[in-house]
Amino acid sequence: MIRNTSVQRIAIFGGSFDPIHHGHLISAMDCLEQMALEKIIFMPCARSPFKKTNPIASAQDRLEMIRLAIKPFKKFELSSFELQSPAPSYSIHTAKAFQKLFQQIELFWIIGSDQVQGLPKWKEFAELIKIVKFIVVPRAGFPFEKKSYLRILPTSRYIDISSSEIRERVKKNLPVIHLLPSAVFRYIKKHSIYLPNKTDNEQKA
Ligand SMILES: Nc1ncnc2c1ncn2[C@@H]1O[C@H](COP(=O)(O)OP(=O)(O)OP(=O)(O)O)[C@@H](O)[C@H]1O
Ligand SMILES: O=C(O)c1ccc[n+]([C@@H]2O[C@H](COP(=O)([O-])O)[C@@H](O)[C@H]2O)c1
Repeated sequence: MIRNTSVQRIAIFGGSFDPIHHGHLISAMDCLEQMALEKIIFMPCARSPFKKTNPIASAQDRLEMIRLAIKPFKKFELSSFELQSPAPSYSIHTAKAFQKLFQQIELFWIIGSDQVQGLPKWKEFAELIKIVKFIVVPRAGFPFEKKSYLRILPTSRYIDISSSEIRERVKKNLPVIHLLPSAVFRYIKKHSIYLPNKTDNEQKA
C-alpha cells in the first residue's frame, strides 16, 4: 500500500450506484469545485445497511458502469473496497481504512439530503463524525437542518434523478438516455440489466 504524506481534502461518495446517473455526477462535480476537494472516490457498497435487498445489478456491473461514467473526470476515482467485504457496508469501516491510508487527510463523505435524517443511526455515528464531515447535496422533498457534522454547498441545486426511476423506466421500456451517461446506457442495454424478465434474486450481487 502506498502512503501519501501531503494533506489532502478527499471525499468518499458512497452509494449503491444501481445505476450511476447524472444526479451523482453533477453532485460530485459541485462538491469537488465548491468544497475545494483534491479528489472524489466513488465507493459502491455491497449493500446499504438500511436497504433490505441487494442491488439489482451485480457488483461487477456497478463497478464497470461507474468506471465508464467517471472516465472523462480527472479527479474522480473508483474504489472496490466495500465490494471486497460482506454486506452490509458500514461507512465507519471504510472511513477508518481510508484515514489509515493517508498520514494527513481531511476526509469528507458526500450524501444526498435524503440521508440526513437517518445519519445518527449509522453504525458508530459518534466515532464516524470524528473522522468525516458530511457534505450534503440537496434533494427535492428532503429539507434538513444545519448540524456541526454537516457541510453545506454554498451554491446548490436540485437534480431530480434517481437510480430507482431509471430502473423503473428500463423495466417499462421508457427512454433513460437523458438521465445517465451514454456509455452507461449502452452498457445497460448490452448486458440486459434491469429488464422485467429478470427477478431481483437472479440479479443479486
Ligand atoms: N439526484 C441526486 N441528487 C443529490 N444526491 C443524490 C442524487 N442521487 C443520489 N444521491 C445521493 O447519492 C448517494 C448514493 O445514492 P444511490 O446510489 O443510492 O442513488 P439513488 O438515486 O438515491 O438510488 P435509489 O433510487 O435506488 O435509492 C446517496 O447519498 C444519495 O442521497
Ligand atoms: O454505515 C452505516 O450505518 C450506513 C447506513 C446507511 C447508509 N450508509 C451508506 O450510505 C451510502 C448511500 O447509501 P444508499 O442507501 O443511498 O445506497 C452507502 O455508501 C451506504 O453504505 C451507511
